[in-house]
Amino acid sequence: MTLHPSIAAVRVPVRRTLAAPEARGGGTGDGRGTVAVACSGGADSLALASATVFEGHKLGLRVVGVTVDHGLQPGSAEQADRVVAQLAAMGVDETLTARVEVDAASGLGPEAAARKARYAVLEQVAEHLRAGLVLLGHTLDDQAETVLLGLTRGSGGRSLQGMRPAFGVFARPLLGVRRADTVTACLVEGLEAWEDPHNSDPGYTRVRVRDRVLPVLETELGPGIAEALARTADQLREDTALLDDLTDRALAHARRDGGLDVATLREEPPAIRHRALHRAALDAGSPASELTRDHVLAVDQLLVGWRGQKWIDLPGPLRAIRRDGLLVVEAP
Ligand SMILES: Nc1ncnc2c1ncn2[C@@H]1O[C@H](COP(=O)(O)OP(=O)(O)OP(=O)(O)O)[C@@H](O)[C@H]1O
Repeated sequence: MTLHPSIAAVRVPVRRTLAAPEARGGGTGDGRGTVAVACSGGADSLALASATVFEGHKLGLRVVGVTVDHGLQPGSAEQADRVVAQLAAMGVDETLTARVEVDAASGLGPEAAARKARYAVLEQVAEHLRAGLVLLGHTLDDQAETVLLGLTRGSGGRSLQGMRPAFGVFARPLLGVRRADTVTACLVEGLEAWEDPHNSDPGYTRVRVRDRVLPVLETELGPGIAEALARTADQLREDTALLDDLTDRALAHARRDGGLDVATLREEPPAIRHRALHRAALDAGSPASELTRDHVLAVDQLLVGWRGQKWIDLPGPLRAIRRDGLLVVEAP
């Protein structure tokens, strides 16, 4: 019997992820490695969970399904119970519901606060289970949307590199898989996906990108646009890793007497110098959300094309000061 192409599209990258040595993690008492799969009940994570059970068991792994109840909407506990029942029916070895308190006073919006709480609790669950990996169901479409959203922020390569395929204990095996394939895989397997009402609320920029912007781009520029955006993110992630590395070295080289040596930093090409200045301001405590490229370029003027100005004000509030051949970022 041949496998349905959408099921194969989901299983192949999951198999690759689970075959990596880190999937085995600390292991359980019976010597099996454990992998956790974070499941919201949406098509992406249901298809992921099903593929993880199939491929994980073939590899001798214990598969634990985890759903997080943020308690934000009425009926969230029942929704979590439904997901647990679906996971159990798929044949996971264990299911867990993690209930989290979303910090409404954190200053983050409710979505961002829920996300922060979710990642924190998933990390704790991974530790508790001694799981090698926690799988997340983000798809290629999520990646394309993230890149477009990054583009609108205009903050360069860093915001265009999209989501990382792996970080800490987390892995996103479906970043190369179209969302439509996860929907079809669920239909073929008889899995009933739940659609988060937020996912169709045009009040969210991401929803407008998904429902209005990407379809227009696909019609006008060709059906490969989402893949092209995701590929761009992959390339930029590589480039950014290299630039970060060069920036680390430039900073290490320039550091002396509690500041950065102006003459040494001036030798660096603009891409590295600007990154180094951005990093120096962040390290001194300038908030990332307020520190702009204009701030960085203004500080750069203290190094290159200097006209005797002594300092630049930065968010924090902080000052970048040129003093005795050194650049120092400190509170005024
Ligand atoms: N309530 C939840 N319980 C368990 N896992 C979840 C939950 N919500 C999301 N996830 C995991 O995160 C993946 C992405 O979900 P979604 O796109 O809804 O996240 P998001 O709200 O955009 O936040 P982020 O992309 O930062 O995770 C899902 O496929 C699933 O693996």
